[in-house]
Amino acid sequence: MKEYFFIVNPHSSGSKAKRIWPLIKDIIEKERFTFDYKFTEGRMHAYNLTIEAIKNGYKNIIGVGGDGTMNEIINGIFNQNYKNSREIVVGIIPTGTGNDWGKTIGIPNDYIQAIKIIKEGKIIVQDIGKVEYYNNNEREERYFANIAGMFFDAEVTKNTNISKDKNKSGAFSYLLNLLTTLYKYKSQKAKIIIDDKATNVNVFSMAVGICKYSGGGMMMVPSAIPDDGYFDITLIENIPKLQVIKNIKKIFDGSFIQLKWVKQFKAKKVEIKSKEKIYLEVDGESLGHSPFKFIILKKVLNVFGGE
Ligand SMILES: Nc1ncnc2c1ncn2[C@@H]1O[C@H](COP(=O)(O)OP(=O)(O)OP(=O)(O)O)[C@@H](O)[C@H]1O
Repeated sequence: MKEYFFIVNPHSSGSKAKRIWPLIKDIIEKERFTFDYKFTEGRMHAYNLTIEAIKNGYKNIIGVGGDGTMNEIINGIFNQNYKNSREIVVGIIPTGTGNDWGKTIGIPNDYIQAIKIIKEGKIIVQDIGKVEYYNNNEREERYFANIAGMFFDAEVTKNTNISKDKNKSGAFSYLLNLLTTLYKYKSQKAKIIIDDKATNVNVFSMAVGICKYSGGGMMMVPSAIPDDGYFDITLIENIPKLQVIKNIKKIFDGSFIQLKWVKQFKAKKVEIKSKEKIYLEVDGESLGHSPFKFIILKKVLNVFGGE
């Protein structure tokens, strides 16, 4: 039995993974990893490959891709019954555009360093979020390891993903989409229930996080602790658009949380209801719409991590 199963998304970050996979393969062969690998062929293929790999007895599943590929792998792990999630270890070799999940848990963007982390074999255990949402009025569920974003955040992600499909990606594309989305966007009214405490708010943007970064290095949830059994929530109320532009730099170092429109919470469950449809992204993947129900699963995922 080979020790590792690599799932390679050749399409990640404008086909970067396709170009560098031969170099990665070369290093892992030299490092004497025993492994098998497969390329993903489209959306949710990493999910199916993960379930198949676990069924076939692999315990170490390594994603070579971006946050979207990692999210599909995680959903594979939590939607199979062959093994308990704590018997499996996930590894990340970031070849995506944002690679935001790994930033909180000590995974370097450099693939040589990322391979070293896997080889060293240090395991961290982190929480996982589960969100219930709707897609064309059908109820669906998705697990996430990093951040779920709604309102403005989800609109920007949706537009960035459309740009990615046209092969325009990168942090600059996210920033450009942020500005063009801002021009049209209006805050939306919603009822937010945080651990059974309900409030009606006019929301600009909201992030429910296990880890800290999204949008290609923006520290949207600065207080997140990946293994404390709590979501950290950043809620931005109806902020004037000029203030968003003025304070953009503060999103990168997390200092925007001091602005008067920003509130932070810690909670084990969150519910969001609204008259208008509010959109959702998790780990950078655009999904469906409100109403939403979030719950946290404490310390259920093993990751080869550097911290
Ligand atoms: N062979 C393929 N062709 C086209 N798309 C694919 C293929 N394999 C996987 N995908 C899809 O590519 C999408 C993007 O992948 P991923 O998120 O890993 O990279 P990224 O968007 O460049 O990085 P990040 O999410 O970190 O910004 C995912 O939704 C995935 O389902």
